Amino acid sequence: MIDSKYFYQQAIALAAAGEDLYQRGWVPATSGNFSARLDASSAIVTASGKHKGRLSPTDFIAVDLQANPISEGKPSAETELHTQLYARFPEIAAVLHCHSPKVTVISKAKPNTKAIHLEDYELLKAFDGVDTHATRVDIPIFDNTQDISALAAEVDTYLALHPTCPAYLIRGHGVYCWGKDIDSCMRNLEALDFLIECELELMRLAH
Ligand SMILES: CSCCC(=O)C(=O)COP(=O)(O)O
Ligand SMILES: [Zn+2]
Repeated sequence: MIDSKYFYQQAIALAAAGEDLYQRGWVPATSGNFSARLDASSAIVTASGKHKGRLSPTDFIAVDLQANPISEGKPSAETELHTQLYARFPEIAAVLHCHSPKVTVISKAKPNTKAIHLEDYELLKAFDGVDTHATRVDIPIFDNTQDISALAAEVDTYLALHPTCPAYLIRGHGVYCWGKDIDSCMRNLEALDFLIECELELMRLAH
């Protein structure tokens, strides 16, 4: 049974996040998708093909954690990439996927690289569970594919071995980021964008 009041509250909060992300230029041209957990076995996710900066509560679909819709409408084509995170990490309650320019550029700038190593940055402490700059956080990069189930399986294998990973990139596509609630997820995403900007600047200076 779907708690329609909670559905509505979470949809409003995700729509506000979408407006913010669109203003930043991180979800251009209907790209990106967002979700929030409803309970232990369901979540809401954006409907496929919507403009993510102008969402209303009717642009969200409830899905189970196997990515099957349990309310009317067509959920995001990438729903499985959201539900797999809720299934793997019971403590998370929000997932944001963006096509931000910096993450897209860095994923293509290093074509044979499987992960970005973020090390010795104070802002690493923005990620849940990190309490010192003197650490390394790896952000894996998966090759893009239109086979979302295959990608979900690849991501799941990685996350089983790296449970503290806060986000991943899809090459030439974008970023998936998660958190214990929508605000935490936004903070993680903002921190990641800053850290990737630093890495891109370091790459420029090295040339
Ligand atoms: C026009 S962006 C191509 C699809 C995509 O990568 C995306 O994030 C949006 O897909 P959705 O089905 O969630 O609208
Ligand atoms: Zn996408």
